[in-house]
Amino acid sequence: MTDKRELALSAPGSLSGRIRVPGDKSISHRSLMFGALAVGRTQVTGLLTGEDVLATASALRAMGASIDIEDGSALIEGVGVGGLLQPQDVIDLGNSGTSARLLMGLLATHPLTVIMTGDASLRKRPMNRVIEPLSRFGAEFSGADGRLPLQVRGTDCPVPQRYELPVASAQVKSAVLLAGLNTPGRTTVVESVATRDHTERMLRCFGVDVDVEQNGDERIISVTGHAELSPARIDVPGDISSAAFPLVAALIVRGSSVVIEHVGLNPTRTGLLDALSLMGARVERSGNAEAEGEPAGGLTAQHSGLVGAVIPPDLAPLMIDEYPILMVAAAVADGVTEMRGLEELRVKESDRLAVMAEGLAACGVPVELLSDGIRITGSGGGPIPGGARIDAHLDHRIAMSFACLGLVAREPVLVDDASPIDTSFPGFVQLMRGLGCRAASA
Ligand SMILES: O=C(O)C1=C[C@@H](OP(=O)(O)O)[C@@H](O)[C@H](O)C1
Ligand SMILES: C=C(OP(=O)(O)O)C(=O)O
Repeated sequence: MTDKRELALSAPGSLSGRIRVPGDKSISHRSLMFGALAVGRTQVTGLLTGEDVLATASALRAMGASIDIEDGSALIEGVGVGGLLQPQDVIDLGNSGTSARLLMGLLATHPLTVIMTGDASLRKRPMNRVIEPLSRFGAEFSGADGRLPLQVRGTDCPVPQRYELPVASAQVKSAVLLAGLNTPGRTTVVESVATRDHTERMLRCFGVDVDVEQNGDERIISVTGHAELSPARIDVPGDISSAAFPLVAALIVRGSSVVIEHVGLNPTRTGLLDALSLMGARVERSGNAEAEGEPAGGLTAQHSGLVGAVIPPDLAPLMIDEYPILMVAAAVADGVTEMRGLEELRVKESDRLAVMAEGLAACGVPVELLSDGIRITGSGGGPIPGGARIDAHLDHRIAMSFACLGLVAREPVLVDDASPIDTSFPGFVQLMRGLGCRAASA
């Protein structure tokens, strides 16, 4: 990551414009990983070139794949399932949980020994959630306390698994399915609540037979190894998790109207739109959410008199990364907004529940931190006091959320370090300036 940079955003007037946001991070990681496992040349357009995705690219190159990235496009020459090579050095995944956990899945069933590490944030995050199922395939892991740095020793005679997810996590689901690709027989993951399904959708684009059975609320997902992946052409839509920031900015700054084009609208990712609609947000979407592959469309957001709401906990897996910015919307709504079922927020790049509660309180927003959620009393549309310096804790979403809170604050909200934003949203400050924000950075 680059050197620390402070950031404060303000809005001298309304925000307006027609924009695109960078490519979806989850889809970008997977396009590189699956391209690296295919035999032949995969072409990706719209790739996110944020630091997290570049960390995945470097790791895959170190294991033999050829990946050329230029202007948001990637050309990948894959090595085939089973063809990953022994890297010569430690693999550093920077700030990226998705890279670490999905690559552990791949490595678990390749007979390689790899040491993985990451930055101070990633080294705090729990890896036991993938170590546990991947050990059942026969892989061995050593490291302190289930955290990075750790050594992965993949197995050369993996045993296929049926695994019931104990936590709603697309990263765990994907790690197990990826381990299954180089395992003879059928590997099955059972999820009791749906999580983002980019892995299932994209494996099909690479010609893998992915079987998905719906049994009541359960989704039962199976792959058969040893799978052969054929190269594919992947167009990555804009990231709805990034679009969330200019979208909420438009909703909270008076007189604003912003159009965001070509955003991913996969129904397993659009929980934020449902939550905002409960709060009275004026957001229109266009495009077909049921389309094959990855559905995409446009979003138009207009300043809205938001009202407090109880956000149903079952939206959590469908918008897990969007809670920090939803909390910003709640800070200016009329009345109380309650969000629960958010235990997973505590194990992201930071403890997002605690960090948001502390930062909102420092900005004069009345908050009550709950063990699994938060209650926020909004200003009823008027400005919040602000006047605080926020520790972003190496967390891009915390940095962007408080930068957006500054748009509706009487006194500046200064984010101590905006550099983590480049992990998922390179060009964020420039894009917000283009909409009419003023940015003070140092
Ligand atoms: O699979 C993915 O690409 C992701 C899954 C989510 O994590 P969990 O699986 O831990 O919920 C999300 O928070 C992360 O930003 C990306
Ligand atoms: C949690 C996130 O990503 P990751 O788990 O890949 O670090 C995120 O982008 O908000």
